[in-house]
Amino acid sequence: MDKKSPATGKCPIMHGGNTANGNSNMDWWPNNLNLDILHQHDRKTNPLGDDFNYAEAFKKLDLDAVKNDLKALMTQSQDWWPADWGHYGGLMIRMAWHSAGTYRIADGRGGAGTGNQRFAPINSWPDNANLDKARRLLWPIKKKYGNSLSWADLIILAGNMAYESMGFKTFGFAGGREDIWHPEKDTYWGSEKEWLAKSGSEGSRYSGERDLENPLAAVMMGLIYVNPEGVDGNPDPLKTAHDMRITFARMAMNDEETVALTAGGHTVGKCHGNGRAENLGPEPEAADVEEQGLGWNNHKTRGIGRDTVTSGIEGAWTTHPTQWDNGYFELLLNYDWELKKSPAGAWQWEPINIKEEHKPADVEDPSIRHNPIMTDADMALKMDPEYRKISERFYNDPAYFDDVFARAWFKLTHRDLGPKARYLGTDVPAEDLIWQDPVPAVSYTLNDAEITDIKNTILASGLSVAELVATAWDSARTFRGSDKRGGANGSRIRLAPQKDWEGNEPERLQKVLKVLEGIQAKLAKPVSMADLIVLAGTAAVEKAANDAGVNVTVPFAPGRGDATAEMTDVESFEVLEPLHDGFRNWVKKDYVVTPEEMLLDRTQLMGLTAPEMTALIGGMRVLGTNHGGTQHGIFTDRVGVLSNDFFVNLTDMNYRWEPTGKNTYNIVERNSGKTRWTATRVDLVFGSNSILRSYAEVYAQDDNRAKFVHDFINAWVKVMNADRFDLK
Ligand code: HEM
Repeated sequence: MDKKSPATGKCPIMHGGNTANGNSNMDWWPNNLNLDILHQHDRKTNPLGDDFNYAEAFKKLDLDAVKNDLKALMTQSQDWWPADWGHYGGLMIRMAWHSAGTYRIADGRGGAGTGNQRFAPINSWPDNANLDKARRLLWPIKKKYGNSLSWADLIILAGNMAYESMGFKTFGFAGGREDIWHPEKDTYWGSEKEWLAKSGSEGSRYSGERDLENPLAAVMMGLIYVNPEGVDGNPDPLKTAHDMRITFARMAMNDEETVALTAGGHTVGKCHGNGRAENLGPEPEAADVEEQGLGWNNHKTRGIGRDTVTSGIEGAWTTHPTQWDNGYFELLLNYDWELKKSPAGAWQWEPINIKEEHKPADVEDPSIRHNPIMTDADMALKMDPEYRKISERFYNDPAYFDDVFARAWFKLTHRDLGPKARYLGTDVPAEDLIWQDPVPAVSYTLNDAEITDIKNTILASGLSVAELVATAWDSARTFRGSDKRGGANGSRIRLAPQKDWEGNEPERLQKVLKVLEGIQAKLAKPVSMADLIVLAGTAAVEKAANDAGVNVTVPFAPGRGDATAEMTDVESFEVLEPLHDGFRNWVKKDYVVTPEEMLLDRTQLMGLTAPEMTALIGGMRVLGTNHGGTQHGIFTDRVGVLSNDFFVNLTDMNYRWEPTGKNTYNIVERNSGKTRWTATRVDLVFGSNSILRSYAEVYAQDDNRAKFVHDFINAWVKVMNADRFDLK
């Protein structure tokens, strides 16, 4: 227990609620499923309540007024945190970049989309030092515009306005980032036990020949990307270039974008290290209450203005750090640089024999001039042969540099917002960009009679319930709520690379697509394949429900478009490939996976709750959608009927479970010793985990047979429409 919470634990009389962490079930049984990741961000933690609709609120925002206020703020220096050279631009851009820069393509998590920079651990990462001040400077604007401008949007807009107020024309801005109210529970930031632990330390993210653990996209715990002083603090620009290439690629940035971003970022602002890091107080999350949420406060020496310590590196990159210009490449490429130590003791590169007029001024006194600096990452842009070529091109063609940087900055700050359908506001660029995974709009509508007709045609086509459900499921399951990519819209399951993924059972997929294409060709209206694939699954679910004696119409909303190969960045889709799927009871060949991953990761990314996950599993099993037709996990004699048999048989003590392999079991009748069905470990989790068993029991009850069918259908519709932002 720490000294700041005297009221809990030790007192012999007072024993209140369990207000501190430390004795949770996860501490006693760390290998248990962490179902908590499915129950975050619920209404109980949201002060704006259920009825609040951010998109509606944002529409009322006067975006031009906010932009003007932000531009004015940039040059209104506050005594409590003075602006360098009277301009907050550098600080605001670093805040925006660090909010977006946590994004990684492997799982789509991180990024600027949620305002998570306000919460631990990110608010207290060493790399985010003093960004608490940047957010606090924005508070008057946040307060003024209130609920119609989220912190997440404000942070990115502040970065854009910082650039605009320094003379750079940005590519555009889209709102639509809804704030969260507590930190994410599902995002894995690494296993190290210490901030900035070097590679090879306990829990290191590195193995082999500097192989960075997936999905991580930063080299150290508490950094956004690479170590500015060099790999593990040892300057060597070529080694740093290697780390940059990998970490930037992990957020889908190529070499050209990497050079543009780093150079464009460091064209303005400065590094702060003119003092002793030991004088800084604790980070925000550990600071005392009187610090009021701020951290890294220096109560020993001056510690602001020219005496600020942030990274420990000291100095600006360019001669005019509050102006957008070509000064970064001018100094980087035209001078030789040598290693020096900053006043705070950090490694930095300084120019040899620099002309006096090329030196940037002191942040407080224009009559004093200092050496510019480069971090090891900046030096990588000069020393790495590929980066160097790009740097020279940018130096020689500033207009080209401006264009590449504008696009890369827009991509950096908007990529995790998802498809264009989610963009809000008047500054959205008209141009479609390939990383937005564009999907063309459709112009037809379908009435109920037309939908029923198509469903009947599909059901009469000879395809089985399992084939139809599996195809619709596979087309929708790629959706991930993290960066809103994937999903059934666009019917990219017809295209490379998805059509060839092992998890999509290419043979079965082609068979189903061919039949559906035949049906499509005969329809009076130009119905998209994306709609037909979902409608086919929907028709099959409806039939299965009716066969179980529950008469329902499964809701279906047409309107999905078909993307083309030209609209699809094949490489960027590779990260969406499922390697396992608990619902389809399948693991890619040679892939090792725990039941936790099989169930929870995809469930969380698809935005489902634990009860929804349970209902879906129960349905997928009896509908016979197990991968490749394997019978594992189908504990019913009525395959294709949406019964609750999975739960009834799972909870029936007349059966016992006999291991037959590492993750496979026979379901044996206790009395006769006869094997009735086969199961996998994922199936058994629903009977063994105490929480999931409590849900399985609900669905096994006789009085809940119809409830099960309805719950399955609700969850199914949610998955099928997860990417329909046009409906939301
Ligand atoms: C290779 C990756 C990068 C590294 C290692 C790096 C490192 C650093 C360091 C050490 C600082 C000094 C922080 C301080 O002491 O105040 C800094 C500041 C800054 N960085 Fe980066 N950076 C990188 C990429 C970027 C990118 C991609 C951008 C934006 C597009 C950017 C924008 C900035 C800005 C504007 C500042 C100035 C902050 C201020 O004036 O207060 N950086 N960076």
